Amino acid sequence: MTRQPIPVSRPTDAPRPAVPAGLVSAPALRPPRDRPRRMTNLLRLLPYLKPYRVRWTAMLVAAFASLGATIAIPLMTKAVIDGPVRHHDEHGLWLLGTAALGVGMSEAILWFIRRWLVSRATMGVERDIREDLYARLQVLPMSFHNQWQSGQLLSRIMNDLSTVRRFLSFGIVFLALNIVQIVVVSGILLRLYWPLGVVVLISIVPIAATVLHNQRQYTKFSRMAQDQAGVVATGVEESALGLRVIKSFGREDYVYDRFDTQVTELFDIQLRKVRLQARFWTLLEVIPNLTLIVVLGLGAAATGDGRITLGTLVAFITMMLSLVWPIASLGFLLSLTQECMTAADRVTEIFDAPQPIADGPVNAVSPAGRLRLRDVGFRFPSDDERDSGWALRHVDLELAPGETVALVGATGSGKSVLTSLIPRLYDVSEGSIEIDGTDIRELTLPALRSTVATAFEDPTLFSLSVRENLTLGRPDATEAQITEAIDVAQAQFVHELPFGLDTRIGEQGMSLSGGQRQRLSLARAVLATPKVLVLDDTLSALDVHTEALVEHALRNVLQDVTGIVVAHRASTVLLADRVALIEKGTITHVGTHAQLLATVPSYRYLLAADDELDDGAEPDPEWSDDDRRTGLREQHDVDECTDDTCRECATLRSRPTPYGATEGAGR
Ligand SMILES: Nc1ncnc2c1ncn2[C@@H]1O[C@H](COP(=O)(O)OP(=O)(O)OP(=O)(O)O)[C@@H](O)[C@H]1O
Repeated sequence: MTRQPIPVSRPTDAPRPAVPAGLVSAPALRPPRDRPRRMTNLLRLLPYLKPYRVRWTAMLVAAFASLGATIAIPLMTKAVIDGPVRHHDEHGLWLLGTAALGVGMSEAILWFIRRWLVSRATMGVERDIREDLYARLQVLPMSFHNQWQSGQLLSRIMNDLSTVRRFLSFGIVFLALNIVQIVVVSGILLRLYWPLGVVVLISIVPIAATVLHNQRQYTKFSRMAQDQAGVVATGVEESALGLRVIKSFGREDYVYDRFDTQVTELFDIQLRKVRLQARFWTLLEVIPNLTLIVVLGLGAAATGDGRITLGTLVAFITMMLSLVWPIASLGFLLSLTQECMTAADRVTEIFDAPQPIADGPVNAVSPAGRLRLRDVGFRFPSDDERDSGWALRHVDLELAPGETVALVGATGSGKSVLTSLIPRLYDVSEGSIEIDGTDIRELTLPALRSTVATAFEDPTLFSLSVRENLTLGRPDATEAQITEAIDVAQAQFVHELPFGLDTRIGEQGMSLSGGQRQRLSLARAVLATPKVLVLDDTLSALDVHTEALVEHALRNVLQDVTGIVVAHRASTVLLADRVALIEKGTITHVGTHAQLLATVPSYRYLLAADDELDDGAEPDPEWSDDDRRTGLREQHDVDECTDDTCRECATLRSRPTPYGATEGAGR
C-alpha cells in the first residue's frame, strides 16, 4: 500500500477555492472579548460558499417556492370552503381540490430538492474551511503551537466547523424563510380580518422581546461551552498519549477525577444553556396557545355576525398555526446563529494568528552549507507583559562546509533552542543566521528546509507506513536511497516488520521502541540529503552497541554535510571536528574535544564527571593529532599504567562510552 506523505501545506494547484482574502491578510490575534467583530467574522467565512453558489441559489429558490406552496394551501382551503363547498359545486370542488393536492405535493418535492441541494454544498464548505484551517495550522510557527492547547485546535477544526455547516445548511436558510413567512403571513392575516391580525401581532411582541433578551446570555454560554469542549478534548488527548505514565504511577483515579471535573463543568454550562432555552420554549408554547383561544373566540363571533366567512376563519386559523413553528424556531435559529458566530470567531482566531515566519525572496537551496551564527539572541515570545528572558544571547559560531560541531551543554542551557533556530522553527530575536552568506530569513521556507534537515531527540512518527515516514523530507527518494538511509541509521529492523517498509506504524510510532523511533527519525533526516544536518541528541535512546554502529555509519554521512550534533556523551562528541560548549544560553568555548577537555573544567565535568582533573591543564604536546581530537591517548595502556594520579587513565576509566575504557573511544 503506497500513500502520499502528509502534506504540510495545500498544494498550490489543488482545485480548491482560495482562502478568502480577508482570512489571509487578517490582523493579529486579539482576545475574543475585545472584538466587536462577531458578525464580520461570520461574513468572512461566506466566500467559502462561492464555489457552490449555483447549487446554493437553486436551493434558496426551491426553499422559497416551497414556502409559497405552504402559504398558498390555506388560501386554497378558503377558496374551497367559500366556493364549491358553500355552493355545492362538485366540479369546482374536484378542480380546486386537485390543484390544492398538486400544490401540496410540489411543496413536498421542493422540500426534498432543497435538502438534496444543500447537503452537498454545505458539506463542501465545511471540508474546504477545514482543509484551509489545517493548512494554516501547518504553517503557523512553533510559538503559536506552544501557546495553544491541541484540544482547543481539535475542537475548533471539528466541532466549530460542524456548527458553521449546520448554520449554512439550514440555519441561515430557515432564518430567512421564517422571517419572510412571518412578515407575509402577518400581512395576509391583517388583510383577512384585521382585528384578529392585530391580536396575532400583539402576541408576537413578547416572544420577540424574549428572543432579543436571551441573546447575550446564550452567546456567553455558547462560547463557554465551546471553549470547555476544547479543554475536555485536550484532557482526552493528553491522557491517551500519557497512558503509560498514568498507569505506571497508578494515577488513574487522579486523572479520572480531573477529567470528571472538566466534563462536569462542560455539563453545567450546557445545562445553563438548556435552562435558558427551556424558559424560552415554555413561553413559545404558552403564547401561541393563548392566542389561539382568543382568535377562536373572536373569530367564531365574527363568523356568527357575518363579518367574515367560515372559509376566512379556517384559513386564518390554519395560517396562524403555520406561524407557530417559524416563530418558535426563531429562538433556536437565533441561538444557532449565535453559536455559529462564536464558532466563526474561534475559527478566524486561527486564521488571524500572526505568521511571523514567512518566506524570504530567495528560492535556492544553498550550494555549500557554510553556516554562520552572528551574535544570535533568542527569547520566547510571551503572551503577557512579563519578560520571558533570553534563552540564548550573543551566540557566535561558524561552521565550514562539511564540518561537524558538537553542541555540548548542561540540561536547559539552550542546545535545543539553538538547533530550532536553524530550520526557522523559531526566528532569532537578535543577530542573524546565515547559510552560504545568505540570511536564512531571506530564503523561502521550502528552500531552507531542503537545505537543513533535523532529527529530534523525541522523534515524532506519523500514523503512516514506514516508507511514508521516511520519505517525509524527500518524497521522490529511490529504493536504494531509502535502503542506504536505513543502513546509516541502523534501522534494518524495518525489514522484519510484517509488511516491511509498507507496515503502518501506530500513532506517534508507539508500536516501536524509543530507540527504533530514533533510528527512523535519523534515517528520515539522512534521507533528506541536506546541506546542513542537525541532530538534537538523536542517539540518546540507543543501546551502546547500536549507538556505536550508528555513529560509525554517521561518520560517513557527516563528511559530506555541515553538521550540528547535540551531544551529552563523549562518544557522540567524537563524531565532531570541533565542540562548542554552551552555558546559560551563550557559547563560551569552542575548540577540539581535547582542548576543551584539557582546559575547561565545566566541559570535563559535563562529559567526564571528572572533577579531580587539574584545572587549566594543557594537553600533552606529545599527543598525536588524533589523540588531541578525541581527548584520549589511544596508545596509552591503562592496564599497564601504575600511576594512580594518571590523567589519561582517569579520563578513559570515567568516560561513559560504549567502547570500553582501554579502547580509546573505539576510533
Ligand atoms: N517553549 C518554551 N517556552 C519558554 N521557554 C522554553 C521553551 N522551551 C524551552 N524553554 C526554555 O529555554 C531554555 C533552554 O531550553 P532547551 O530545550 O534548549 O535546553 P537544552 O539545552 O536542549 O536541554 P536538554 O539537554 O535538557 O534537552 C530552558 O530554560 C527552557 O526552560
